[in-house]
Amino acid sequence: MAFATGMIRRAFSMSTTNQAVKHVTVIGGGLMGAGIAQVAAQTGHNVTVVDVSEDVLKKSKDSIKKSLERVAKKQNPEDEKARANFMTETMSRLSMNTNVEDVAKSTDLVIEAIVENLDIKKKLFSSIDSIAPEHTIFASNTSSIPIKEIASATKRLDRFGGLHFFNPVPVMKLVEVIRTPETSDTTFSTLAEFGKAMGKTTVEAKDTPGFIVNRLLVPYMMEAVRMLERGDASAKDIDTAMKLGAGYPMGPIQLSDYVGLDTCQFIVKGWHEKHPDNPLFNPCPLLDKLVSEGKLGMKSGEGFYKYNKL
Ligand SMILES: CCCCCCCC(=O)CC(=O)SCCNC(=O)CCNC(=O)[C@H](O)C(C)(C)COP(=O)(O)OP(=O)(O)OC[C@H]1O[C@@H](n2cnc3c(N)ncnc32)[C@H](O)[C@@H]1OP(=O)(O)O
Ligand SMILES: NC(=O)C1=CN([C@@H]2O[C@H](COP(=O)(O)OP(=O)(O)OC[C@H]3O[C@@H](n4cnc5c(N)ncnc54)[C@H](O)[C@@H]3O)[C@@H](O)[C@H]2O)C=CC1
Repeated sequence: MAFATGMIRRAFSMSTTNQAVKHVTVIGGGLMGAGIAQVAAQTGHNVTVVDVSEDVLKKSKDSIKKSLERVAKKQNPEDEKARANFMTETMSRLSMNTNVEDVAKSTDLVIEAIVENLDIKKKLFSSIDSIAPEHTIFASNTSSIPIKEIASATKRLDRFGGLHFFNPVPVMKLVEVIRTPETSDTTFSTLAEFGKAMGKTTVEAKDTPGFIVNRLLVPYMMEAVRMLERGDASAKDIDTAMKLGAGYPMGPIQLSDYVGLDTCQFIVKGWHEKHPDNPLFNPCPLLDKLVSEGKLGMKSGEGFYKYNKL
């Protein structure tokens, strides 16, 4: 089989060294799940995406296809055949399913990327714990919930860890690999190897609030929303200031819309409840108001800014 670019060849050879994980189940086909599934398939893994309805899965597949076309165009701007091969190869490794129990019966790694809610995540993992094979590793892509609390819904504490990806997954080069005190060395190294096989740089993080990146990023983003709430500066000026004055690719207000305001709200609410004395985690009424109005950011067409519907 001839692969058109060095990049695809490299991605393939990386995956063949990662014997432990051949089939990946990504639960949640939203913003993050779609990105994780795309990159896993791109790097030679067989992937099944699970979500609650056929309709959501169709949207997820369409968004993966669109993003893959961008990657293909970048890799092979001049070679239409290579682009077509890349698309066919990658899409052939990807399947969609609404029945999580069926998929969990035969998979090496489950990556959960559903709504940021502890009870819902626990319910999900508890429903597949007795179905999944012994060797299967469970991982959560949670932004803010302790991995240990999610893992407590299962009997495989040694085969449970965190794999925290960043949005947009096809572009962001980092994966945080999180271990709880119970995560075994084998599980940790399998997760780290898998992250590398996906072409990412991995860092090891303890199971502390926000791990590394979000512990620093969330207070920064919420301070920006509070600044806007006080009327100290406009959204546009805050964003321009941080882009041009601090070299960030996106300002904090735009980034909140990009991440999803419901996800931001869940994070801040959860941390405030657990750490009420920490003013960095205080709720933001403006954020709550937008979410209650269904303004969830880019994904809903409006947040702090308005967007053309995708
Ligand atoms: C309240 C607390 C809340 C905390 C929430 C925490 C959430 C988490 O748990 C953790 C997170 O993910 S935090 C978010 C981390 N992400 C960021 O900070 C993204 C910041 N933005 C960027 O990097 C660029 O604006 C970005 C890359 C997005 C876009 O770049 P540009 O503005 O330059 O736009 P483009 O020129 O369109 O893109 C640049 C290159 O990237 C390629 N690309 C973009 N999106 C893609 C996608 N979805 N799929 C495939 N490729 C994609 C694009 O093709 C382009 O490539 P080149 O042509 O080679 O430059
Ligand atoms: N949005 C972001 O920038 C980042 C989010 N995360 C985390 O990733 C997770 C997912 O976030 P997003 O992709 O942004 O959310 P999203 O809202 O875009 O997608 C969540 C998906 O999960 C599905 N879902 C909900 N309950 C389900 C269940 N029981 N079984 C199967 N599917 C179910 C929904 O239908 C939806 O398609 C969250 O834990 C979030 O904190 C992590 C890194 C970055």
